Amino acid sequence: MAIRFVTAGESHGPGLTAILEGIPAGLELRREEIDRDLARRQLGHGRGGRMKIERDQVRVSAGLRHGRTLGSPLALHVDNLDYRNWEERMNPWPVETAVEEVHLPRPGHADLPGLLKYGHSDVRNVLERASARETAARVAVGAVCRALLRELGVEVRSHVVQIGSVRAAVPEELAVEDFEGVDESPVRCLDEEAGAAMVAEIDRARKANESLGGVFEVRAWGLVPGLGSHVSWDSRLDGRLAQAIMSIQAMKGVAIGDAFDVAGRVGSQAHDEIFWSQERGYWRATNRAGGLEGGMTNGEPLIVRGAMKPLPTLTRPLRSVDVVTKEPAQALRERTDSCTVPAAGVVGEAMVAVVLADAYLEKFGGDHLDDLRGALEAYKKRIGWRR
Ligand SMILES: Cc1cc2nc3c(=O)[nH]c(=O)nc-3n(C[C@H](O)[C@H](O)[C@H](O)COP(=O)(O)O)c2cc1C
Ligand SMILES: C=C(O[C@@H]1CC(C(=O)O)=C[C@@H](OP(=O)(O)O)[C@H]1O)C(=O)O
Repeated sequence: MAIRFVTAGESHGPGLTAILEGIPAGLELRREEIDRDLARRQLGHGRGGRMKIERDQVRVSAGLRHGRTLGSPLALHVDNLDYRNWEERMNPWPVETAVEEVHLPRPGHADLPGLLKYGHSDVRNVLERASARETAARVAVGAVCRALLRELGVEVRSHVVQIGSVRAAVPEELAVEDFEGVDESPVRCLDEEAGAAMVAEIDRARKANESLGGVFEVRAWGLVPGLGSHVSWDSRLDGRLAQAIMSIQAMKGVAIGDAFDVAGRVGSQAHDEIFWSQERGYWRATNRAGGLEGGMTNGEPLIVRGAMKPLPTLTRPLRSVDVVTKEPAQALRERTDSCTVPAAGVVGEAMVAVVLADAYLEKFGGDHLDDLRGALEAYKKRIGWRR
């Protein structure tokens, strides 16, 4: 891997940290751009009380000087403002007062398997790290990768295509410009009518003490053909994207292009025929493959979807067992979101940006941004790529 990152931090601990390694020197980063992505992740109808407490902003403590990357690891931090309400319960150091343990694992969370695996008696020792609060750190990392990709002519966007039973109409072709107002929609949906129905569905679910999942779609434009490779299982870009999307909390499925729909079609309706013209070079009339063939980009826009399960913490808790007494009990009742598909889409963008930035650096290398750009231009020239 050309890019590596690791995050650390608990949901109600002092904050989140990400170390990102592999970004070349000379890349300009703007704090407002990273913060904008962090703020976008906090939005969306269906969020709980926590988002009223947090104001996610990045702090950079390494790898950056006067707004340009040094080629050394970047250290990115996002504070948990809620920590001040949890200081006793989440202090990294021993505290005077006794802190009550949580013994009621929630179905659908990491609680029970994490407790067994790590030998804890307090479910909080698992749930704090399993929480998707961690995705704030990923979005900061993704914003850096997105800045790099922009220098290479690549743009990444997302939108919500389903919440609960409501599905949006999605045009076959979408351009970057079509996404301009997407963050103004309360559910980050491009189809206004479906968006309103999604809001109503979330309100209904919340009133009924229910939660909802759904599907988001990430698209990327400006990719050169040949990122990733067909030669080995772990170099295939489709697999790497699937892993990145699946690593987001509550994701249960990934679709590339027409994916599950294509499985039910005949071959002649499943692929993207190849054409060539003097002015465009190679082109396709359809993009059923979502921009990937043989584990490589083919030059068409990338289309990846993620399917999210309904959030597992419920305000009318599911049945569980007290891990100390082994008596039947109701699962822990924590403050919770009721639907976070819009936020998950922003995290999906970040993860796709990481995978694409990694694929560019793997293929074109370079310690300085100019080296990377130079290698990319040489490649485009060799393959006669005109876009
Ligand atoms: C942005 C985001 C916010 C989330 N918020 C909640 C939440 O408030 N309540 C909840 O039960 N699950 C929430 N989740 C999902 C859980 O973190 C996730 O289901 C859990 O960690 C178990 O992991 P798994 O679903 O991948 O198996 C959220 C997920 C994301 C991506
Ligand atoms: C904190 C975030 O999401 C959290 C993810 C989460 C979970 O179980 O995943 C549970 C909730 O935590 P809390 O109990 O503190 O409200 C969400 O708010 C965030 O997205 O920044």
